[in-house]
Formats: sequence, structure tokens, C-alpha cells
Amino acid sequence: MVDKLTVYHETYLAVDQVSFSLEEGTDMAIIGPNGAGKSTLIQSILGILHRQNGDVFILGQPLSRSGYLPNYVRREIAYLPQNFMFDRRIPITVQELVGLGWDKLGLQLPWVGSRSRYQAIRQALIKVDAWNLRHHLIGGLSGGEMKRVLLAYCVVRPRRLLILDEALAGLDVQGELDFYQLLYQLKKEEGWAILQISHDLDQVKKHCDRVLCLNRMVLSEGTPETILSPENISIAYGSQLRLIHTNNYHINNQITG
Ligand SMILES: Nc1ncnc2c1ncn2[C@@H]1O[C@H](COP(=O)(O)OP(=O)(O)OP(=O)(O)O)[C@@H](O)[C@H]1O
Repeated sequence: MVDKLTVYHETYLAVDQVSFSLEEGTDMAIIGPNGAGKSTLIQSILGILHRQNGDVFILGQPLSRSGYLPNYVRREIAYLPQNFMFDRRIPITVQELVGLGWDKLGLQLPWVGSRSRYQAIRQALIKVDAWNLRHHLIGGLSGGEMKRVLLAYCVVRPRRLLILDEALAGLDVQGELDFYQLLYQLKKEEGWAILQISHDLDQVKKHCDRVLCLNRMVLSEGTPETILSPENISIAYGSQLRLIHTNNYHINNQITG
């Protein structure tokens, strides 16, 4: 639950008194034009960015002003950022990377639970159709393959909240379909709550339960049918919007990006 969250980048007000809540077993999309504050919002919910005002509760626990959450709450959250910045030359294989998502925070004995760890890595890589990549070094993966592997890292352990920042960018058509299928399974069969930033309004309309339309502040929030009406979209996106045909919305940065 997020209550009147306000975040500045130095003196720039990026997120202004945003409130919403996300139910277990549901999927909410955050939409809005470039620079609307979407990434800022989720990074402050995760405690990565400092907030100036407002309250954030994750699984009932308050996020402190310094970004602290108890470990038992933090390990229930998976986050896939827009840009995963790291040195691709690190000599680590796909299955080693996914295994890091399985490991609990803190000290542990490496030989304890190694069989279930292997099984979990295997299942996660199968779920994202990347088992064949398990021995590959991450430095050699394509952008789309890397996305799949990072998603496997997120889902290798059962969790309760998945936060995705434009996670589908770079996936091919089949990858997108598989991805939404996996999200559906996670929320329906395992009760995950999913919060995702997306610019693909057609996919949001098809797959998400709720939509939060943001432009620094909340412009509207509700079901995709109400929030994604042409009138609402044109208010939110203004000149960034091109209506290709009645049911398909394309945002300029997606066409040109
Ligand atoms: N570190 C920073 N310092 C100063 N301003 C920033 C910083 N990060 C973001 N901003 C500004 O804050 C505003 C919100 O940025 P943010 O990345 O949250 O938007 P967004 O909705 O995720 O955009 P996009 O759809 O383009 O990814 C933008 O105007 C951006 O220029």
C-alpha cells in the first residue's frame, strides 16, 4: 500500500502524493508518458530512492525512510529493472546467476539443500524457456535471452510481489506471449501480486487487472476498460500518442525506440 508518496530528484518534483494499493493475486500496470515518474515511483517503493513524504507498506510492513525492510519481507520481493547494469565480462553462467535468486539472504552452508536448489533453477529456466542456455556465460547472451534469464532469477523462489520495469522490451513475439502466460500462472496459481510498468497498452488491456495512469500524480486508476478509454489516454499522453486504429494504441517512444 502506498499513501501520498512524494519523491523529488533534488529540486525536481517527480512523484507527487501518489496513493494506491495492490491486492494479492492481481496484476497492476503503471502507465504514463516518458518522464511521468513511473520508474521513480517503483524505485522509491523498493527503498532504492529516498522519498520526501508519504508511507509505503509492503506485505503489511512499513518501509523506513532510509529504505529498510526486514529481510523476511525483502526476500518475498523480486524486481526486474529497466536496465540491469553490470559488467557483462563477469565469468558467471546462466545457472549460477539464477541460483543467486534462490539463495537466502545471510550466511548459509553451501551443501545444504543443493538438490532442491538445482531443481528450482531447472524449473525456473524451463519456465522461461531458457534451460538450453544454462551453461552459457551471461556475457554472450542476447538482450532478449538476458531478459528471460533475469526473469528466471526472479521466479526461482516462490515470492509474493514481482515488480517489473518495462520487462518486455527486447522480447520477441513468442517471448512476450510466454512471459504473460508465466505472469498469469504466478498470480493465479501462486497468488503473486505483480506491479509492472508498461508502454504496451494493448498488452495491458489484455492481461492486467488494474491500471494506474501516472503523470507525476495519479491521473486515474481502475480497470483497463475504464482507464484505457481513448479519452483518458489522450489526456494522459497528449502529443506522445498516435492512434493507429481503433483498438491499438502505440506510444511514440515505442515506435521509434
Ligand atoms: N537521477 C535523476 N536526477 C534528476 N532527475 C531525474 C533523475 N532520474 C529521473 N529524473 C527525472 O525525473 C522524471 C521522472 O523520471 P522517471 O525515470 O521516473 O520517468 P518514467 O515515467 O519512468 O519515464 P520513461 O517512460 O521515459 O522510462 C523525469 O523528468 C526525469 O528526467
